[in-house]
Amino acid sequence: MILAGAQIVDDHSVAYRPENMPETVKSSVTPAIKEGSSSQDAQVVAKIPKRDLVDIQFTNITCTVSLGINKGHKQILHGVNGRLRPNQLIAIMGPSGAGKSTLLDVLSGYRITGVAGAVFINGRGRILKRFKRMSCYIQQDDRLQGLLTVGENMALAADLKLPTKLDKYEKGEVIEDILTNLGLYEHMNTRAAQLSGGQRKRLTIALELISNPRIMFLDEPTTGLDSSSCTQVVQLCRSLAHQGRTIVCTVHQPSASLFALFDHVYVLAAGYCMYQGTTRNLVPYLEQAGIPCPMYHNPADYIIELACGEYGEDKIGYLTTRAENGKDLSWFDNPDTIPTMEGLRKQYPLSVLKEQDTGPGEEETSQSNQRMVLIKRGFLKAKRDAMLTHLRLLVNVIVGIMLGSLFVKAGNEGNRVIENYNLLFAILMHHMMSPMMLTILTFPSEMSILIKEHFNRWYSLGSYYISITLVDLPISIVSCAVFSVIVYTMSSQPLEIVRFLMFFAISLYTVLVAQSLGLMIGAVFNVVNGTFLGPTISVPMMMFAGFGVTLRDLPPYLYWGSYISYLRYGLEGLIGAIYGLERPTLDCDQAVYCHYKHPKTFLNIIAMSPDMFWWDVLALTIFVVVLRVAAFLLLKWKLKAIR
Ligand SMILES: Nc1ncnc2c1ncn2[C@@H]1O[C@H](COP(=O)(O)OP(=O)(O)OP(=O)(O)O)[C@@H](O)[C@H]1O
Repeated sequence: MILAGAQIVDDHSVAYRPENMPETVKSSVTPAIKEGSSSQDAQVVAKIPKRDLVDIQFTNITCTVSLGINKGHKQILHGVNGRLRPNQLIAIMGPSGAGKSTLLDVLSGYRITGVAGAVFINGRGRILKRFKRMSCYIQQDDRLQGLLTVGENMALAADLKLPTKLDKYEKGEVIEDILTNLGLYEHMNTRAAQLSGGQRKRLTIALELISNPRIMFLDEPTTGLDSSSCTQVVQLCRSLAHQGRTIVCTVHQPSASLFALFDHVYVLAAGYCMYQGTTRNLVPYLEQAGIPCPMYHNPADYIIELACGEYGEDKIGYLTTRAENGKDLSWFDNPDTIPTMEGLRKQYPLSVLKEQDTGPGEEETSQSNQRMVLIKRGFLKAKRDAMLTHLRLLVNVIVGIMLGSLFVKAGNEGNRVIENYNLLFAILMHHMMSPMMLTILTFPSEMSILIKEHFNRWYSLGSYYISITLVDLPISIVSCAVFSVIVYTMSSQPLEIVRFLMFFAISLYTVLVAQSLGLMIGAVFNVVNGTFLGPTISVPMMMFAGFGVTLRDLPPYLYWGSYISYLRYGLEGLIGAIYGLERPTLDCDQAVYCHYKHPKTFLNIIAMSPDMFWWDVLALTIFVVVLRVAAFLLLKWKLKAIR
């Protein structure tokens, strides 16, 4: 990788100096507005999407959530209004539960259910698809690929977010520029999981800066950071804002020095706007309202105390009325110069918008490029997570040897047919449980990253889904093949290549079906619910497979169950592979009565036909396809439902 040359340095040796940021960042982090760059730089810059400054106005925003069936609704935002100007770092402040995150969700377009009101971008009604091209949303928790280094995270993001016509050197230039200016260049080779909280936050910002968004929404970027990291992050946001961005952050209760770094504040109390204006104007505003901030009191603390109702609930209503619930712009700097909606429309004519509307797709690069990059990322992660990859192989080797030892030579002996039948069922159990549980346990942690990256237009859900399917396939095939060879030979199943391939095919199909089921559960449920649900729904699958109660003995009213149990087709397929194909008589100890000398006797007793192999393959194929499609649709639904 072109960026791999940086040295791994001590995590604490940050070269980042906030006081230098305005100068050092200059326009390099914002290539589209770079001035005086070299002609080579200019070529790179020319290929990066250019963005206009963005002026946001929102009017009468309400947000209502359902509290559940028969539990009614709760209104979180009550017709709030506001204006978010470019070149500003804006803090949305308020006590816990005031609706800060909800307002940020609404403004970023992340939350759409239960939302009413209007958002205008440069004087025109917001079109979400276009708006998402110019904005990004960084949620509170850092959703990074912890196994990958800073450089790898950046390089993969650049491959997904920058035009494919840029070569790796040009992309590398953009990445170097961003990392240098965010004080992360020295940590290029540090894995994201090993970064400090502040560095992780900066990396999250760096990843989004690649596409040069004009509006950045950050939900509580300072939470969990010490005061020096808080200052670094807010300083960074301030620098980025002053390069021509609109940056909106939610903050809890900033210290006086941190508060002073924000240009504007928007104060919420119980879903109403109590103040909107510059940070400096907050004290005069309170003074004019007759509730002056006491001397030596941090104004940020005081307004939060007021918003909490500590000086009386009536103050909230009073200040809301004075602020006209966000309509009053008189506390902005030079309020008379704030352009009207009409003025903005003239300033940003539709013809300019047309030029900026790049391509018909939702994402920056093509689907095939997204798939390629995601597959590359998936393999890199599998390589890094060597423990899990090795563990999967090891488990298959160990379980294979254990089953092989327990049922040694059971496959060829007439008086051990029932034992062999038990072995085949145990094999299916293994192929069902381990891939399903692994997926149920690992997928939910991937979900949060998927939600962030998909919302920020890194890739489509289809590309993501195809890539995770393809990345897992080789390791599943190898694990299954290793297991099959061990167990097949140790238990002395017939040494015929066709039978082995049939055995392996059914085993692999069972793994794929179980994985798909795991994906369906993992896509919808969290780890706790998923780990409960997975094994629970496996029990009826086993019941209806024909093990314990043969298919013939199933009560007629429950027979339908055998059609929906994929284990039934798996078991039938394995039986077909081992005892079908006109298998000759089995070895028998002459001294003992050998009831199952002829395989047909056994097949007759368990009511399974050896000729059903291809039907079983077809049924398992249908299961794989249907469950994979269902998992995809559930994932799609989940991504919509959380919004
Ligand atoms: N989906 C939901 N269902 C029910 N209540 C919700 C939902 N989302 C938010 N709320 C409620 O709405 C209120 C505002 O939530 P929000 O997360 O926006 O507050 P906040 O100001 O960001 O708080 P904090 O600073 O603690 O994160 C809270 O009382 C919260 O419990």
